[in-house]
Amino acid sequence: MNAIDIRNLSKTYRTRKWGRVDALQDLTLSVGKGEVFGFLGPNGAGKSTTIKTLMGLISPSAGTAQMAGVPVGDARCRMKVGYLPENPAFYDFLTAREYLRFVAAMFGMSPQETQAATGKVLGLLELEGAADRPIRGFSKGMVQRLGLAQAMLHDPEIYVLDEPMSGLDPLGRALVKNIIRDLKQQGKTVFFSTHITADVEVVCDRVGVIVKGKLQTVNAVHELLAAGVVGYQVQVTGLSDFSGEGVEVTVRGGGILELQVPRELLSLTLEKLGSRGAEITLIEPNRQDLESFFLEVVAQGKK
Ligand SMILES: Nc1ncnc2c1ncn2[C@@H]1O[C@H](COP(=O)(O)OP(=O)(O)OP(=O)(O)O)[C@@H](O)[C@H]1O
Repeated sequence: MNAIDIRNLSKTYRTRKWGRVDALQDLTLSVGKGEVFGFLGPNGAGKSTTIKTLMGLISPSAGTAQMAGVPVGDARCRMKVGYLPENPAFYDFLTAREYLRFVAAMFGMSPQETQAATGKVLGLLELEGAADRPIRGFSKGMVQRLGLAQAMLHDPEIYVLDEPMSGLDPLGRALVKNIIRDLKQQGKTVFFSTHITADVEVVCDRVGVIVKGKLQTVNAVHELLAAGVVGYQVQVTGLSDFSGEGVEVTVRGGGILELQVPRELLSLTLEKLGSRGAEITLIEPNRQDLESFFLEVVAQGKK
């Protein structure tokens, strides 16, 4: 059984002012148990609409979705899922600890479970120092971290996170990425939306790109990265010079020659270097990052 199963989901918003907005069109997508899935798309692509539908906060115009085998919108489904909304807003007269106690009560946790889980998530999200301060005095990044803390509190199987890295400084982003990696190690499923490819590159198993409400592609991140190898940087010692068609050569200090070798010329160049007695000290791929892939897919999707 998949952790998340979305079948032919569509959502049309109807407003007096704007008329009809087809925010989501025939989305079909599955996320396996234990998988980290990045849902990547530009602003207005339909990411939050998908996530709100998964959380039962809006009803689809057509199609169905299940999480952990339970139809979305069913309370049993909500029990199995940790949800971080796009712009978390809490009862800000409460302290962080009081708010987490309230969330724990909603999930029917015992006082012992609540105390242990609250301490744990406050520690993980580095909020212990602020735990007894009212949320109204929290910075944007602290509110975002509290949002993730409340999503983790009941130790769910599945996480649905709407832009979990948004509003965080580099330290906060690193913290959240580490938490997502840890969740994966524990066998949890994470589905998160983002428009930042670097976030996908380091934590996701697969990525789906959505543009204008339509899913464009779904790919394994490691395959995209492997396909994105455009050439290699090769460093050698023991040669004062080297020339080869298509190969750029730079002389570095310490008797090192650095070669930029196109992907298709690597074997031939290594053979030539070997036959001239060079010692190869480094071979590193030059990758096209996910950003270029994303921009290409978005450009195609907007046509
Ligand atoms: N309540 C609503 N009423 C009318 N249109 C809406 C509503 N909510 C979203 N939309 C429209 O639906 C489309 C998809 O919006 P959605 O918020 O799902 O995109 P998103 O990918 O999450 O964008 P972002 O990255 O900017 O958060 C947009 O055109 C948006 O303007």
